[in-house]
Amino acid sequence: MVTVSPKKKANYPPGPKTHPLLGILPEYAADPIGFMSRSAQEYGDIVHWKSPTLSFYQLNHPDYIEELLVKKNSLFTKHQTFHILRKIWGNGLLVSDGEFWQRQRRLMQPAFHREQIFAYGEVMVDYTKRLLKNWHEDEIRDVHEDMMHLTLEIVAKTLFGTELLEDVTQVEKAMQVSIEYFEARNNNMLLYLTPEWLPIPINLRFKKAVQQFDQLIYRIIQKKRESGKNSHDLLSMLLHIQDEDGTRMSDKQIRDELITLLIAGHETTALALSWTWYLLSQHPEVEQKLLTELQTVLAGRTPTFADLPKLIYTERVIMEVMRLYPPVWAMSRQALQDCEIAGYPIRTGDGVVISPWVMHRDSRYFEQPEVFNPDRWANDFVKKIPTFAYFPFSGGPRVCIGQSFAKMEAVLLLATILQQFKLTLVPNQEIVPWTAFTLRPKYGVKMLLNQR
Ligand code: HEM
Repeated sequence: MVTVSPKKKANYPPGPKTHPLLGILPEYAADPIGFMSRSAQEYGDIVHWKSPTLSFYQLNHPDYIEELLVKKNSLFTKHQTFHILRKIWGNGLLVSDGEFWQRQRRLMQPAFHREQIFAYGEVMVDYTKRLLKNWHEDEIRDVHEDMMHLTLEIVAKTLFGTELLEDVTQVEKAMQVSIEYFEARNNNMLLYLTPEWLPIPINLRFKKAVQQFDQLIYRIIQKKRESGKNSHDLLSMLLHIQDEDGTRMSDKQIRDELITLLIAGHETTALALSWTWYLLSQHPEVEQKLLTELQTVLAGRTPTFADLPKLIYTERVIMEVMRLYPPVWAMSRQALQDCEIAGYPIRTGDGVVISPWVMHRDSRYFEQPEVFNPDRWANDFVKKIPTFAYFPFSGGPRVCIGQSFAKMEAVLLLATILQQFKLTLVPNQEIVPWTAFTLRPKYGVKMLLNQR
């Protein structure tokens, strides 16, 4: 728990002039990524801004981001704005802290080891082929919706050994409600100041979404327990784990971890793929190069994990997509004690925010940063830039646990789908990034399908 220390005369870095009562909220809420990009351009590597009740430092230099995520990681916790999500995620890995987080991370890590995730490759490809059976010639589909469905089913099958079947729609609805709730509470002044217990429609909708999630997850846990089988997936492992003193993880804690993995483990990868379909449709020369690689390496067969080292250009495409459209477009932390970042004093309770969107478009590290160019990643380019100039999966001890899972999934799904279908963007639709908790295409991505 963070308690705010008394105000001292502060030495603030530069920052935008703000409304005396509302702080930066009106400007931020109108266009969060525009606001953060302008702040970086106008005020430099560290910027200070205030919302009505919060004080934030925005870091726009890889060294300062490293200071936050690696060197001084233990002095910070996830920011309190994140804690709205605690209502749904409970105390799962993404929001838990301290020794408790350390223990949970240690327990879950084996499910994400390279050897283990290789075994998931087959499920990933099989489920993709199942989806493609429902795609038809000349059909128009919202591929963003399809990617969300597919990655959700994959995470449930690989990590919990569960077929979601008709529950997929329920999970998606509950997720939509919670993301809208998070976005609305953080960006709408009136809601921001409204107590969460007030029985207004948005609060009631959110409460119902949490209940629906709970019912589903407890049902999954119950079924697995009744089956009595140790099927070597993460859920079985969590059910069987015992501490040295013989205690087991409570159902509530297992619920929190499952819900976290279900949410964190599907939407982000789905977004990487949705933005891939969009960018490929705008860059036929990249699509052609990709097809040539797939033809050379796979010659029409479906990919396996063994093909991954040879799908070099495919991997570069995914990296470049996540540079321009990082699914997690910003991350925030809160100081647990007085400290310093970039030579500036940070007080207990202050917020620090970093944005892959802003860093990934910084011309100091990326030539022509607005251009979609997967070839920029050739010749080990990633080793030539500072580590935190490109950080779609964050870094330091809180780095994404599903990084290898996600990279493999994105490459396998892209290679499987692209070999079978050509996707053409339906004209006259707006493709706009929506900075909800993640970076979503606001109105989806409608594509025309043609068999190859
Ligand atoms: C392209 C896909 C993905 C991206 C871009 C992504 C990005 C991230 C980022 C940036 C964080 C750190 C958040 C912060 O520090 O505030 C994170 C954490 C996390 N991610 Fe991912 N992620 C992806 C896929 C996955 C997958 C597939 C899983 C699980 C199957 C997963 C599970 C998690 C979990 C549990 C955490 C919390 C880790 C901790 O704090 O110990 N993610 N992810």
